[in-house]
Amino acid sequence: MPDPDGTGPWNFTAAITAGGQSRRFGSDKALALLAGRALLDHVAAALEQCPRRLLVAPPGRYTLPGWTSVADTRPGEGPLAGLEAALGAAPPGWVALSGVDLPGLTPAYWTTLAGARTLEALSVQVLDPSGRPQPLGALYHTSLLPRVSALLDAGERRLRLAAPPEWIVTLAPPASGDLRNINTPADLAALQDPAG
Ligand SMILES: Nc1nc2c(ncn2[C@@H]2O[C@H](COP(=O)(O)OP(=O)(O)OP(=O)(O)O)[C@@H](O)[C@H]2O)c(=O)[nH]1
Ligand SMILES: [Mg+2]
Repeated sequence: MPDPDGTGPWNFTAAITAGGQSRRFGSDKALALLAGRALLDHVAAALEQCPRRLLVAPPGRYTLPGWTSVADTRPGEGPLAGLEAALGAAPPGWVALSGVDLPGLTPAYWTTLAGARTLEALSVQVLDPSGRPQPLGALYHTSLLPRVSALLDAGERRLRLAAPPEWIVTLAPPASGDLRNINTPADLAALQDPAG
Protein backbone atom coordinates (compact mmCIF):
# COMPACT_ATOMS: atom_id res chain seq x y z
CA MET A 1 0.00 0.00 0.00
CA PRO A 2 1.57 3.37 -0.97
CA ASP A 3 2.06 5.60 2.05
CA PRO A 4 3.12 8.98 0.65
CA ASP A 5 3.65 10.80 3.94
CA GLY A 6 5.09 7.80 5.75
CA THR A 7 2.77 8.12 8.72
CA GLY A 8 -0.06 5.76 7.77
CA PRO A 9 -3.02 6.25 10.08
CA TRP A 10 -0.85 8.23 12.51
CA ASN A 11 -1.16 11.52 10.62
CA PHE A 12 -2.03 13.52 13.72
CA THR A 13 -0.13 15.13 16.59
CA ALA A 14 -0.19 13.65 20.08
CA ALA A 15 -0.71 15.95 23.04
CA ILE A 16 -0.82 15.03 26.72
CA THR A 17 -2.13 17.74 28.96
CA ALA A 18 -0.28 17.28 32.22
CA GLY A 19 -0.41 20.54 34.12
CA GLY A 20 -2.87 19.53 36.81
CA GLN A 21 -2.42 19.50 40.56
CA SER A 22 -3.87 16.01 41.28
CA ARG A 23 -5.76 17.44 44.25
CA ARG A 24 -8.21 14.54 44.45
CA PHE A 25 -5.44 11.97 44.06
CA GLY A 26 -3.31 13.54 46.79
CA SER A 27 0.04 13.14 45.02
CA ASP A 28 1.12 13.58 41.40
CA LYS A 29 -1.08 11.02 39.62
CA ALA A 30 0.99 11.20 36.42
CA LEU A 31 3.72 9.36 38.34
CA ALA A 32 1.44 6.87 40.12
CA LEU A 33 2.23 3.27 39.18
CA LEU A 34 -0.04 0.83 37.39
CA ALA A 35 1.46 -2.56 36.52
CA GLY A 36 4.88 -1.15 37.41
CA ARG A 37 4.70 1.81 35.05
CA ALA A 38 3.78 5.45 35.63
CA LEU A 39 0.34 6.45 34.35
CA LEU A 40 2.03 9.07 32.16
CA ASP A 41 4.09 6.32 30.49
CA HIS A 42 0.97 4.24 29.79
CA VAL A 43 -0.70 7.24 28.15
CA ALA A 44 2.41 8.13 26.14
CA ALA A 45 2.94 4.53 24.94
CA ALA A 46 -0.47 4.52 23.24
CA LEU A 47 0.55 7.60 21.20
CA GLU A 48 4.20 6.77 20.55
CA GLN A 49 3.60 6.22 16.81
CA CYS A 50 2.51 9.82 16.23
CA PRO A 51 5.14 11.72 14.23
CA ARG A 52 4.91 14.68 16.63
CA ARG A 53 4.33 14.37 20.34
CA LEU A 54 3.68 17.28 22.71
CA LEU A 55 3.67 17.27 26.50
CA VAL A 56 1.88 20.31 27.93
CA ALA A 57 3.19 20.63 31.46
CA PRO A 58 5.17 22.97 33.70
CA PRO A 59 8.75 23.07 32.33
CA GLY A 60 10.92 20.41 33.94
CA ARG A 61 8.15 18.57 35.77
CA TYR A 62 8.39 15.37 33.68
CA THR A 63 10.92 13.65 31.44
CA LEU A 64 9.38 11.89 28.46
CA PRO A 65 11.99 11.03 25.81
CA GLY A 66 10.90 11.89 22.27
CA TRP A 67 8.19 14.26 23.45
CA THR A 68 8.42 18.04 22.97
CA SER A 69 7.80 20.05 26.08
CA VAL A 70 5.18 22.79 25.67
CA ALA A 71 4.51 25.34 28.39
CA ASP A 72 0.96 26.21 29.36
CA THR A 73 -0.34 29.40 27.78
CA ARG A 74 -2.41 29.92 30.96
CA PRO A 75 -0.81 27.85 33.73
CA GLY A 76 -3.21 26.31 36.20
CA GLU A 77 -6.32 27.17 34.18
CA GLY A 78 -7.24 23.58 33.42
CA PRO A 79 -7.36 21.17 30.48
CA LEU A 80 -9.12 23.64 28.12
CA ALA A 81 -6.06 25.86 28.52
CA GLY A 82 -3.87 22.79 27.99
CA LEU A 83 -5.71 22.21 24.70
CA GLU A 84 -5.07 25.84 23.71
CA ALA A 85 -1.33 25.34 24.24
CA ALA A 86 -1.38 22.08 22.27
CA LEU A 87 -3.36 23.48 19.32
CA GLY A 88 -0.99 26.44 19.20
CA ALA A 89 2.12 24.27 19.16
CA ALA A 90 0.89 21.62 16.70
CA PRO A 91 1.22 21.87 12.91
CA PRO A 92 -2.11 22.52 11.14
CA GLY A 93 -4.25 19.40 11.31
CA TRP A 94 -5.47 17.02 13.98
CA VAL A 95 -4.40 16.71 17.62
CA ALA A 96 -5.07 13.73 19.89
CA LEU A 97 -5.62 15.10 23.39
CA SER A 98 -5.10 12.81 26.36
CA GLY A 99 -4.91 13.38 30.08
CA VAL A 100 -2.27 11.77 32.26
CA ASP A 101 -4.95 9.65 33.88
CA LEU A 102 -6.28 7.54 30.98
CA PRO A 103 -3.98 4.51 31.15
CA GLY A 104 -6.46 2.23 29.37
CA LEU A 105 -6.15 3.94 26.00
CA THR A 106 -4.33 1.91 23.35
CA PRO A 107 -2.84 2.56 19.91
CA ALA A 108 -5.94 0.91 18.39
CA TYR A 109 -8.20 3.28 20.36
CA TRP A 110 -6.49 6.25 18.75
CA THR A 111 -6.48 4.83 15.21
CA THR A 112 -10.19 4.07 15.59
CA LEU A 113 -10.84 7.72 16.43
CA ALA A 114 -8.59 8.83 13.58
CA GLY A 115 -10.58 6.64 11.21
CA ALA A 116 -13.81 8.38 12.25
CA ARG A 117 -12.61 11.85 11.15
CA THR A 118 -14.57 13.51 8.36
CA LEU A 119 -13.65 16.48 6.19
CA GLU A 120 -16.11 18.71 8.07
CA ALA A 121 -15.51 17.49 11.63
CA LEU A 122 -13.62 19.54 14.20
CA SER A 123 -13.53 16.92 16.95
CA VAL A 124 -13.97 13.17 17.41
CA GLN A 125 -15.17 12.00 20.83
CA VAL A 126 -16.24 8.71 22.38
CA LEU A 127 -19.56 8.44 24.21
CA ASP A 128 -19.43 7.32 27.84
CA PRO A 129 -21.94 4.77 29.22
CA SER A 130 -24.40 7.58 29.95
CA GLY A 131 -24.14 8.81 26.36
CA ARG A 132 -22.06 11.92 26.98
CA PRO A 133 -19.13 12.71 24.68
CA GLN A 134 -15.80 12.43 26.48
CA PRO A 135 -13.64 15.49 25.77
CA LEU A 136 -10.38 13.92 27.00
CA GLY A 137 -9.13 11.00 24.97
CA ALA A 138 -10.47 12.84 21.92
CA LEU A 139 -9.32 14.40 18.65
CA TYR A 140 -9.41 18.14 17.94
CA HIS A 141 -8.62 20.10 14.80
CA THR A 142 -6.14 22.96 15.11
CA SER A 143 -8.65 25.29 13.43
CA LEU A 144 -10.47 25.32 16.81
CA LEU A 145 -7.69 27.43 18.33
CA PRO A 146 -9.39 30.87 17.93
CA ARG A 147 -12.61 29.50 19.44
CA VAL A 148 -10.78 27.91 22.37
CA SER A 149 -8.85 31.14 23.05
CA ALA A 150 -12.07 33.19 22.90
CA LEU A 151 -13.77 30.82 25.35
CA LEU A 152 -10.86 31.11 27.77
CA ASP A 153 -10.76 34.90 27.39
CA ALA A 154 -14.46 34.93 28.30
CA GLY A 155 -13.77 32.98 31.49
CA GLU A 156 -14.96 29.57 30.23
CA ARG A 157 -13.04 26.55 31.55
CA ARG A 158 -15.17 23.56 30.44
CA LEU A 159 -13.21 21.38 28.01
CA ARG A 160 -16.44 19.91 26.64
CA LEU A 161 -17.24 23.28 25.04
CA ALA A 162 -14.01 23.31 23.00
CA ALA A 163 -15.81 22.22 19.82
CA PRO A 164 -19.32 23.21 18.66
CA PRO A 165 -21.57 20.15 19.19
CA GLU A 166 -22.63 20.03 15.54
CA TRP A 167 -19.01 19.51 14.46
CA ILE A 168 -18.23 16.73 16.91
CA VAL A 169 -18.23 13.20 15.48
CA THR A 170 -19.25 10.85 18.29
CA LEU A 171 -18.71 7.13 18.41
CA ALA A 172 -19.51 4.24 20.70
CA PRO A 173 -16.67 3.19 23.01
CA PRO A 174 -14.23 1.16 20.92
CA ALA A 175 -13.43 -2.27 22.34
CA SER A 176 -9.79 -1.29 21.93
CA GLY A 177 -9.68 1.16 24.81
CA ASP A 178 -10.75 1.64 28.40
CA LEU A 179 -11.76 5.25 29.01
CA ARG A 180 -11.89 5.02 32.79
CA ASN A 181 -9.93 7.92 34.19
CA ILE A 182 -8.17 8.07 37.50
CA ASN A 183 -9.05 10.88 39.84
CA THR A 184 -8.56 9.21 43.24
CA PRO A 185 -6.45 6.42 44.74
CA ALA A 186 -9.66 4.34 44.82
CA ASP A 187 -10.01 4.71 41.03
CA LEU A 188 -6.48 3.37 40.63
CA ALA A 189 -7.13 0.49 43.02
CA ALA A 190 -10.23 -0.46 40.98
CA LEU A 191 -8.09 -0.75 37.84
CA GLN A 192 -5.46 -2.80 39.65
CA ASP A 193 -8.07 -5.21 40.98
CA PRO A 194 -8.31 -7.99 38.39
CA ALA A 195 -12.05 -8.24 39.16
CA GLY A 196 -12.42 -4.51 38.41
N1 LIG B 1 -1.67 21.66 30.81
C1 LIG B 1 -2.56 21.62 31.79
N2 LIG B 1 -3.17 20.44 32.09
C2 LIG B 1 -4.04 20.43 33.13
C3 LIG B 1 -4.35 21.58 33.89
N3 LIG B 1 -5.25 21.22 34.84
C4 LIG B 1 -5.47 19.91 34.68
N4 LIG B 1 -4.75 19.42 33.66
C5 LIG B 1 -4.67 18.05 33.15
O1 LIG B 1 -5.94 17.68 32.66
C6 LIG B 1 -6.17 16.30 32.86
C7 LIG B 1 -7.50 16.06 33.54
O2 LIG B 1 -7.56 16.88 34.69
P1 LIG B 1 -7.98 16.34 36.13
O3 LIG B 1 -8.40 14.92 36.08
O4 LIG B 1 -8.90 17.32 36.74
O5 LIG B 1 -6.53 16.37 36.85
P2 LIG B 1 -6.03 17.36 37.95
O6 LIG B 1 -6.55 18.73 37.69
O7 LIG B 1 -4.57 17.17 38.06
O8 LIG B 1 -6.70 16.71 39.24
P3 LIG B 1 -7.62 17.43 40.36
O9 LIG B 1 -6.72 18.45 41.03
O10 LIG B 1 -8.01 16.33 41.27
O11 LIG B 1 -8.77 18.05 39.61
C8 LIG B 1 -4.96 15.80 33.64
O12 LIG B 1 -4.08 15.18 32.73
C9 LIG B 1 -4.35 17.05 34.22
O13 LIG B 1 -2.93 16.98 34.40
C10 LIG B 1 -3.70 22.80 33.54
O14 LIG B 1 -3.89 23.85 34.13
N5 LIG B 1 -2.82 22.76 32.49
MG1 LIG C 1 -8.75 19.08 37.74
